[in-house]
Amino acid sequence: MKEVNVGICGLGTVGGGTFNVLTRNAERIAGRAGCRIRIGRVATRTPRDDIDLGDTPFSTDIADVVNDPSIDIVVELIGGYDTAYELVMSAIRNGKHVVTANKALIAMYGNELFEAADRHGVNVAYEAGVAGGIPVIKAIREGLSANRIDWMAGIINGTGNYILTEMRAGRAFDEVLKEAQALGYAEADPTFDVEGTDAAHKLTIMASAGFGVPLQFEKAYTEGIADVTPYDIAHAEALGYRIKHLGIARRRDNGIELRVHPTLVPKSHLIAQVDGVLNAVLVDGDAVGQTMYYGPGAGDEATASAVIADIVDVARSVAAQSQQRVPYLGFEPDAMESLDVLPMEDIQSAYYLRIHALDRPGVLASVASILSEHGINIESIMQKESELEDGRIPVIILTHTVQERQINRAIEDLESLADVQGHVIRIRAENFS
Ligand SMILES: NC(=O)C1=CN([C@@H]2O[C@H](COP(=O)(O)OP(=O)(O)OC[C@H]3O[C@@H](n4cnc5c(N)ncnc54)[C@H](O)[C@@H]3O)[C@@H](O)[C@H]2O)C=CC1
Ligand SMILES: N[C@@H](CC=O)C(=O)O
Ligand code: NA
Repeated sequence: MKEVNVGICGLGTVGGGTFNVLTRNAERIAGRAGCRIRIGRVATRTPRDDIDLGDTPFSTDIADVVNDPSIDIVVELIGGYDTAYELVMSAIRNGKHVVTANKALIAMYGNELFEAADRHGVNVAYEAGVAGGIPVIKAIREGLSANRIDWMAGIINGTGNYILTEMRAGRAFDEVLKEAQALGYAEADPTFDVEGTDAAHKLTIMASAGFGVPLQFEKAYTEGIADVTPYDIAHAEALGYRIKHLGIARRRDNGIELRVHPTLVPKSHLIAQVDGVLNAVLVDGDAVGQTMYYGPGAGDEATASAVIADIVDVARSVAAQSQQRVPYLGFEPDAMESLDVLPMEDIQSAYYLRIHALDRPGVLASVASILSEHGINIESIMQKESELEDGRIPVIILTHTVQERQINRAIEDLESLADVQGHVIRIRAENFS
């Protein structure tokens, strides 16, 4: 049987998982790939004594992988932008295919890397970078290729979802984050998870593969989970909603929405039931309607599953002697569109508002009248008499879908009311219609 030689760079959570699964399931994988996937070399800065590398050549210098003429596929699992960029570019220049789990790298430099890969007749595959083990890139690029994709929404950061889930059970943010780090879910810099950067990387890639637009990470709107309080989690629940950290990409006539932020979702929707490190991506296609992809978004062997699926894909194309079976972003270059990312003021969403109002007659009427002046309809409103404190009562409102610009103006007017104290808390809400 023909052999394809892979070189693994980075033997951390994902690298270790990839080595173990490739070794354990070697026969099964060979049966699917039509060739034997041989681990020709492993390079990592920090050796691991819990993994038996057998007689696999090992070094601490990733250049040894890229410069090894016997390696067909470089598997980049070191993470980060700079060294990973150099590694992937050198691999491409050396005529090697690349499989990576590095969504930061693809979101930031994918356009450039794909172009270089095309010039050198090699492939760059990145399934593990989006929603970890869930084969969502395969679904979008291949399974849904008949559709015009109108929107996608997903829980695409396992660490963030793990934190929000545990907070709902009353646990403290910092303690849960530490646990997610210990479990290997978090990024090397966990602010990427908490501040939404990692989700924005993934959303950028999904949107490009779904809509056929170039990667434009720098235009994604990103809001993290650090300001989500147990109070708002509880009150959203009382309204029949759950707060999830979503990445949302929506095709509009004049551009695309590309945004990551905490979002209220109906508790009855499947996506509200996605807890812990699990991810879920909802994709709306004009022919198929809504489909949802659900599974582990992080973790060693779960992510390795996607890394190895890409290795098999590339190995099959090597065997078929074609450069790439599927275009990088699922569309041929001349079919790509140049849709702009819309400013946040132009997005449409429903909103949860929490207002702290003085307990005076007529306050609710003034609040409702300001919302009405801005053309905002109220879905529900709650005044928490039981939470009267220092003469202030929280008023919780859920609006119908409006433009963000309308909410911003309404919030300005609400905050200028003498009876409203402090800032109005605003969380976007979605009904997925
Ligand atoms: N941990 C997870 O569940 C997931 C991670 N990813 C992505 O996979 C990639 C790897 O993540 P993890 O395995 O979690 O990271 P990690 O920190 O556990 O492992 C990174 C490995 O790369 C090695 N390394 C880093 N820089 C190096 C260098 N310059 N030279 C040689 N070795 C170097 C480290 O020694 C370590 O073994 C990242 O891009 C991450 O975003 C993607 C999906 C899920
Ligand atoms: N840190 C990421 C890892 C997978 O991409 C996450 O928590 O989702
Ligand atoms: Na994936």
